[in-house]
Amino acid sequence: MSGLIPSGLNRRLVVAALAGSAADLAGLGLIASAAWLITRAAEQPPLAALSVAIVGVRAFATSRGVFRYAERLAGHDVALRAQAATRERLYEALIPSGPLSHRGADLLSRMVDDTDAVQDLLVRCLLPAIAALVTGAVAVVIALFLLPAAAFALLAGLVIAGVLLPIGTAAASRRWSARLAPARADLAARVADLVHGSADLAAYGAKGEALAAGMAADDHLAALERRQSRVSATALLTGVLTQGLTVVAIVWICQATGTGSVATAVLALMSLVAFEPVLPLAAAGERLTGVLAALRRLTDLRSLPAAVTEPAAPAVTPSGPLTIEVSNLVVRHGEARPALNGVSLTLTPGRRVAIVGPSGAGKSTLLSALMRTIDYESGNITINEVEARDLPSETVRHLMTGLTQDPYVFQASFKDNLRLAGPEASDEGLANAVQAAHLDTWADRTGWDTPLGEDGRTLSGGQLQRLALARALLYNPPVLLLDEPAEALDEQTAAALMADLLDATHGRTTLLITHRLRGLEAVDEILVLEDGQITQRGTHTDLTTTDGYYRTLWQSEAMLHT
Ligand SMILES: Nc1ncnc2c1ncn2[C@@H]1O[C@H](COP(=O)(O)OP(=O)(O)OP(=O)(O)O)[C@@H](O)[C@H]1O
Repeated sequence: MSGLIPSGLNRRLVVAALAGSAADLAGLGLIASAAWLITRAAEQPPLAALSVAIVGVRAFATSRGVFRYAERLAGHDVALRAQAATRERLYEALIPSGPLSHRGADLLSRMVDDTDAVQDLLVRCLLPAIAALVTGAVAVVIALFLLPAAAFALLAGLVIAGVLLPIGTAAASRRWSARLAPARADLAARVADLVHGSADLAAYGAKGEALAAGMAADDHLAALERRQSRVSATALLTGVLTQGLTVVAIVWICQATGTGSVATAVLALMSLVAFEPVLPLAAAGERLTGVLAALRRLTDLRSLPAAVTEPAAPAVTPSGPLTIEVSNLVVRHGEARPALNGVSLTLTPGRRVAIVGPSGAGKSTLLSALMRTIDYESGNITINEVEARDLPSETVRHLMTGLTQDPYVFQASFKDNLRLAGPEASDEGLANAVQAAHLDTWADRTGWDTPLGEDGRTLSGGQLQRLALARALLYNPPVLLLDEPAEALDEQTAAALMADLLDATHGRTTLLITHRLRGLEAVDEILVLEDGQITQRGTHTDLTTTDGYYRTLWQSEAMLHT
């Protein structure tokens, strides 16, 4: 877990801890000097005898507010800086581990909720604990000077409220977390189903049942939370009772030992105030379990292995028209059998190559290997004879990139979604890309600054793919990679998109992955990938006149269109 809180913040942390301790000590001083002043004044001494105490009361009262303000300022400053730095480190650690879309929801919660834990650790646990420790220690030392027996009573009370009670609440919280976490996860999953699956639930009349299950999960969680809050309330009550009983015990000790009224008042009121920073530690102990679990999850996330090995001494980036040579490429996902087993192909400048094949054949894996989001086990990928492994993965993606299988639409305007691929692009550049992707009529009608909504829900499937294509064209990489651009589109929309896409990529070095064969007459070479191996290669005419996967698929597509 070490390293989650950046070391550069140590000085700010010390300032916050000092300010917090000073505020609590000023509170202690205020009550102690006020108690002394009131009881002493009752003895009607000369005014000069009270002047120091009067000044003390004023000074403590004023400085307490100032220190509290400084503590809030410094504490939140350091906590927010630590949280931001943790998030930044997390992003940096995640980039080398490749695309993480398969654990999107979990990752999102770690990014948001778990990094909040850093703030909680500092503001709600660490800084209050330091202030409580300093204030408690000072109060016990003062009491030692006044009446050692009272000091021991105070120490015992503070240890119960500040050490034993937080240990107890932390242990109880661990037990409750084990019961609450699955109940929360169950409710979250049911709410997600209700939100994302509302159309299907309504279509099949299953809404009532799903709602009832969601409400039952909600009731179960609420019942558990009620029981947990009873435990928290009991802890709070125990703390307050300890505070009260300690003060009563101190007063009793003072009377039993014949201590004067001034010292008794000072001891009793100072002890009462010494508990103020200590009592919140029970709640901090409860929170600490969740905070530590969140920090552990962040640490796990930070130690994800890198998806690809970056070169220690990168080669010179190839320039000019690029030729990509893939030879005997073997790629494996984990321990499984190879997803690509000896694939070879050549992409020469200006040529378009299409890859077709059944689902699971390894087409997307090939694109991932080319974009260096996954490492290859053996074989070679060279770019103008430079091995892709010898270039930083980011450089490879500058040279070869494009349309991914599941393009993401950001919650921003249409224009900003495009600018992702060309922050510096002129309006004319944007317009050209949009026109080439045949989205210009829609964009002009809907408005370039129209927000596209969460995950592009305001776009149809075809418009989404065209937006992704416009992005790829705007980025204009030397080698354009397109993964299933017409996937999940109806026949008519897919045919129109493929026609426009082939039109827009004319003369560009392109590798196109597709399930549909219509329009592939236009590409220079077609490779059939089956079970991780190239089983056929040639032009559309070659492959439709030879027995095999391509011809069979072509014939079944032709039957569908007649
Ligand atoms: N992240 C992964 N972890 C483990 N196995 C994977 C992973 N990604 C893909 N695979 C496996 O590798 C094989 C090739 O998958 P890939 O996605 O490359 O196929 P594809 O031809 O693109 O399929 P589709 O056309 O359905 O997208 C499949 O058996 C798949 O289950």
